Amino acid sequence: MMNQNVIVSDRKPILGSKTITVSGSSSPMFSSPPTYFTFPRRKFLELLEAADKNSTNINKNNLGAGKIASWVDSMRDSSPTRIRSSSHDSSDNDHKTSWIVQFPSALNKFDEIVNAAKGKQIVMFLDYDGTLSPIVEDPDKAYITHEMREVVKNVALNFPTAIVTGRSIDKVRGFVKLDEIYYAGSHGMDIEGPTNEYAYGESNQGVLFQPAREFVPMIEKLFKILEEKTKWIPGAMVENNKFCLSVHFRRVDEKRWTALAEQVKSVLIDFPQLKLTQGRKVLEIRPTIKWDKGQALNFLLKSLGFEKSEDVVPVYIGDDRTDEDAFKVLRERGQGFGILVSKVPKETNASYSLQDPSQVNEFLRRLVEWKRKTFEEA
Ligand SMILES: O=P(O)(O)OC[C@H]1O[C@H](O[C@H]2O[C@H](CO)[C@@H](O)[C@H](O)[C@H]2O)[C@H](O)[C@@H](O)[C@@H]1O
Repeated sequence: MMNQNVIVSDRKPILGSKTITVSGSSSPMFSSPPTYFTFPRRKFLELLEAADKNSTNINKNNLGAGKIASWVDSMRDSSPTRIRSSSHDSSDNDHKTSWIVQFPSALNKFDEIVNAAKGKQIVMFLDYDGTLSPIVEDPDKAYITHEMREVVKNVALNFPTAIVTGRSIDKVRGFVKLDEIYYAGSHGMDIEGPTNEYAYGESNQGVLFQPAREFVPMIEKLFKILEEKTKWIPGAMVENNKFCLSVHFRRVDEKRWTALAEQVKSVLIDFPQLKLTQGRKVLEIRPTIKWDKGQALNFLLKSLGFEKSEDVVPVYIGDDRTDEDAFKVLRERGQGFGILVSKVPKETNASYSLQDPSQVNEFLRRLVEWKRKTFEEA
């Protein structure tokens, strides 16, 4: 396989994989190296003021200095942004119906999806929270069911499979407990291949790419500051995802959201190399490098030898705003399918929808079954 740009890691390589010490910015795989931006403080504040409702980035999201109220409004929205029917729209039911016509159930359109994949290589990309595990109050208890683990394992034995998540790899691996898959943790900023038995080629084993490695000390520093600054807010929780942080407010009384937002904002002002995005009842802080789940998807396809191939069908299933970056990449590639997991109409770049993790399970089960039948018929 083609991945020669192994990036230095402080994690122990898996099963005999080779790690070469190079810096993220000297990766031979990318013509333009991963970059980050430093802004003068004044410029940063201007950016915080800039309004762009459609962006997930606080720097452009009308959520900045003096805009705490709109920041809190945005915290109320689920993720991706819900489409609300206005008084000029037809009823909620009509609205839902037209949404589901536009983004039909991947179960109802299963044949359409697998027909497009005939004779081609499916590569599976799976988000974790809200996709493989249901959303729960306590992020430390977002367990995957035994059935889901089994089906993901079967998928991975049939197709190259990656879990792409905002969590740290260590945390998500602790939940998933599978060796057969690729992991892209920290919103794709930490990519690791399976053990050699399952890797598609020797160079796809172990740590493959960590474009934000230089940010780790900064993230650790901010983690401690934020823990201290938010500890008086009942229910607030800061999660260290290694290359990024999550500030959870699912268990914070809504009356205290403004206070939490103010704390986070006041701290972030001193970290212009970090940006704030938003997920499901969570504020996510990450480096301002041009790297996201979409880039991770491209990276993995390239590593697997499918960069330019017409014969690949990437399928990405996710529920969150951060998954939209991957859906967008699929649209740009004109390849594969994005599947949004949502019970309610949301703005999305996906092509299909599934309602919840149990439907994801059903979809994956049918995919494995389809592969088995196709194999038997061949
Ligand atoms: O990319 P993902 O795998 O979807 O990870 C995104 C965030 O997921 C986790 O938080 C979300 O799930 C929690 C458990 O269900 C829930 O309590 C929280 O409200 C959700 O935002 C995870 O804890 C975060 O670190 C991830 O960034």
